[in-house]
Amino acid sequence: MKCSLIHRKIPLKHPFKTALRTVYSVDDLVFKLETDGFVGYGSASPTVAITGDSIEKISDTARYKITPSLSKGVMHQKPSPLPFTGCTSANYLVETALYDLWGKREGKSIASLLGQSYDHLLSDITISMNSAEEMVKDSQQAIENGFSILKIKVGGDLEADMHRLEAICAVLPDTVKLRVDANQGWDAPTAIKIIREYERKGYPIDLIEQPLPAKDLKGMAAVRNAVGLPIMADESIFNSNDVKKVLDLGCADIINIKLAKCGGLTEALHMCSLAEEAGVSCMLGCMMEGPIGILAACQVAASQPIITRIDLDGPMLYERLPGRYATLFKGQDIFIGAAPGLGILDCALEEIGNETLWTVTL
Ligand SMILES: C[C@H](N)C(=O)N[C@@H](CCC(=O)O)C(=O)O
Ligand SMILES: [Mg+2]
Repeated sequence: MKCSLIHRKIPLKHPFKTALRTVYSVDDLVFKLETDGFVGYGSASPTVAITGDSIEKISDTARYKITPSLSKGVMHQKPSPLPFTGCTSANYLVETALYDLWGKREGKSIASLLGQSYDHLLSDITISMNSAEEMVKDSQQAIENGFSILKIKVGGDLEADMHRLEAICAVLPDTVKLRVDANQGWDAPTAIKIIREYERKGYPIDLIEQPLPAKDLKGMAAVRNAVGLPIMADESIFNSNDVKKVLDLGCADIINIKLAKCGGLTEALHMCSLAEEAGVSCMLGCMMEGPIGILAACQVAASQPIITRIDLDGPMLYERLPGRYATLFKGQDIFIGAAPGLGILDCALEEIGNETLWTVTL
């Protein structure tokens, strides 16, 4: 069995800007696991501002804490949970490759092995946090490109965020709705003022995402009680323990699940079952990350009826999607492919500059 970690950079059409960080190009770490004549792939990206995971941390954790625990029989079974490492991105990176191998051995897509519910997903697209004028231009472009759900990044000061929404809503056709993501940028009094004002103006807002700092659960509950729009928890929920805490405290109406936050598909599926029990719907989201991880997220989303919202717009934000996949990304539409595993036809590792960080033979 041979494991390698490859680093490549995927250029973006425009810098991706939130209240937390700006990304100029995606650092894509690709894990390649070769065994029994099959190759499984996984990927993850550094998101230090969100998960604390840097390239070095992901690489070292995968190499020294996870890879040595892999057994030669990895592709003969449904992946079981990997050891806790304190680096969710590394767990996600390796676990995705194990699922890809499992699907390849079974000759089925991961979604179909998990019990497929959807073969089509409808993603929103992110409008980065910029001046109101720039955001209007980007929103118009997205609408021209056929998107009907815009994820508007805010989280600046009250006046600027009011102005952003006012300017965008002035040009919105009736058919378009908004998801507003503050990425932890407000405090409770500011969030309540802004959200109430958005409500008073009757903007077509589907939800407000992570208004407050991740740890301010009391504040999140206070905001949720004070406003009518649904509140979605993103950075406040990494894993199933957080799902229980956030729901018990009444902090959110919707949960944004991301494989990079929770450590991979197994934990994401567990979170979905908890949400289902609690009657709370979920979004399947992504980081600014490479296509392999987003394919894994598509497979989870396609198998879980409790996932009713999709934020898997990474491939739409790249300058060009590297590789060929059975799952097709066509504007806001994602058509889930039926090919085995993740459905990677060619992940084009050679196509753009890349560097092998390490190779280990077990
Ligand atoms: C890319 C996706 N639309 C998104 O906005 N994801 C995150 C931020 C990802 C990042 O900073 O890499 C989110 O906050 O929802
Ligand atoms: Mg978010």
